[in-house]
Amino acid sequence: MQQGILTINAGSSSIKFALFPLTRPISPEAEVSGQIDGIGAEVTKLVAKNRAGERIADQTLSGERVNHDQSFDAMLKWFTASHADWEIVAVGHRVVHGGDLYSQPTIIDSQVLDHLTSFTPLAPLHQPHNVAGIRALQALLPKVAQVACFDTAFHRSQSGVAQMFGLPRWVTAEGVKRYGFHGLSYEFIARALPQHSRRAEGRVVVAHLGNGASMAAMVGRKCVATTLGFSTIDGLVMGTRCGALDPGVVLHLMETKGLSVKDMTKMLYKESGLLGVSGISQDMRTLLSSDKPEAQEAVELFCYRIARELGSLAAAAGGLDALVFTGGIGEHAAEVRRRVCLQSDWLGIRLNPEANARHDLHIGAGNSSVDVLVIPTNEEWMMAHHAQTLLAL
Ligand SMILES: Nc1ncnc2c1ncn2[C@@H]1O[C@H](COP(=O)(O)OP(=O)(O)O)[C@@H](O)[C@H]1O
Ligand SMILES: CC(=O)OP(=O)(O)O
Ligand SMILES: [Mg+2]
Repeated sequence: MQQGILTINAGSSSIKFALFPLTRPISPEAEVSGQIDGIGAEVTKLVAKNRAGERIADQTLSGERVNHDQSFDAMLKWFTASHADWEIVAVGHRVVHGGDLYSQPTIIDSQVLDHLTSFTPLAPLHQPHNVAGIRALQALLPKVAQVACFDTAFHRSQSGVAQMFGLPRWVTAEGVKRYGFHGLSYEFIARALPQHSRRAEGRVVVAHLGNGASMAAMVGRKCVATTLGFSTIDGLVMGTRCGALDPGVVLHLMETKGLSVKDMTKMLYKESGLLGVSGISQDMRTLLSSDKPEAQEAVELFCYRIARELGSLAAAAGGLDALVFTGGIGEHAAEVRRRVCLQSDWLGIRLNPEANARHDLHIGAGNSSVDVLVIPTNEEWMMAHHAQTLLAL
């Protein structure tokens, strides 16, 4: 029997999983990786690929508007049937919120699970699914250690001021502050960067541009500022989330349109961002290939907000030595990178257009005063690595 570490990344509409053979160190390529997509939508699909990138699963789940529990069931059923000859020795879970309590990967016991459950109000669209994933895996593999890896952990190095809102002190004391997310992705990039840039220890901004998107500034590979704040809707315009918003807008809509907290939550998390602005899609590929003015405007706003935040993060870091693009859009959308870099030429950023079109690792021109890189992120590997290290496997 082969031994392996399983990783689970349960998001608001998808569950990603990967299996890494237990080797020292863990190899970056998973034996199998896959996801269930479109949870709660009209069509929910399970897809998986093997190490060679070949599709080994492509199925539509039966039932109407399949929920998270049904998706976990389907995923675990498929996984156990197709990988019966594997012994799972640890499970790593991406947990979006670690609150003030957790700044390191942590072995999950009943007390930890109670704490994680209590953070649900801090991340209502992510945390319940993370907790459900832990419970599902505990039920399937009761003897196997489960490790929580926190999205917020990487950002705990921010100064007190960087984490503070201009709100009354008692509100801050209750934990209403800027936590930051996508920490596993940033941590992966921070680890990988020295292999690729001599400026890794300097002032670096990483743009994690996926369906959820954020940016973080690092100095000495430690976070000093980030665009996501208290919740997962701050900062950049995302697939369906609005990004930074004047709080007066929320008050105005509630007052004049009679919208409830539930209505506002739906609008800000699910109906805004690229989808809301374009009225067409949350998918960057669809928008880039559309000639509709609304689609163009959504892409323009997306890039404009990144360029604006880049200036702000460079200010927080005291300058800029390197800029890294990652995440589905950051890794694959050359046009988005081109626009962001063009708007940021005042920072000394110059792009090599051919290298950018090829999605090369180094896409900066020879005369760029900033290193510009594209580094594929690997949150799954980061979790497997944490589980191995913490459990001394
Ligand atoms: N070739 C591509 N060109 C442009 N955008 C892409 C490409 N491939 C993926 N994307 C975009 O990446 C986004 C999803 O990123 P990803 O990091 O996978 O998201 P998630 O937050 O779900 O992990 C989508 O908006 C998708 O359109
Ligand atoms: C925290 C967050 O936005 O996560 P995701 O990008 O997975 O939705
Ligand atoms: Mg993601």
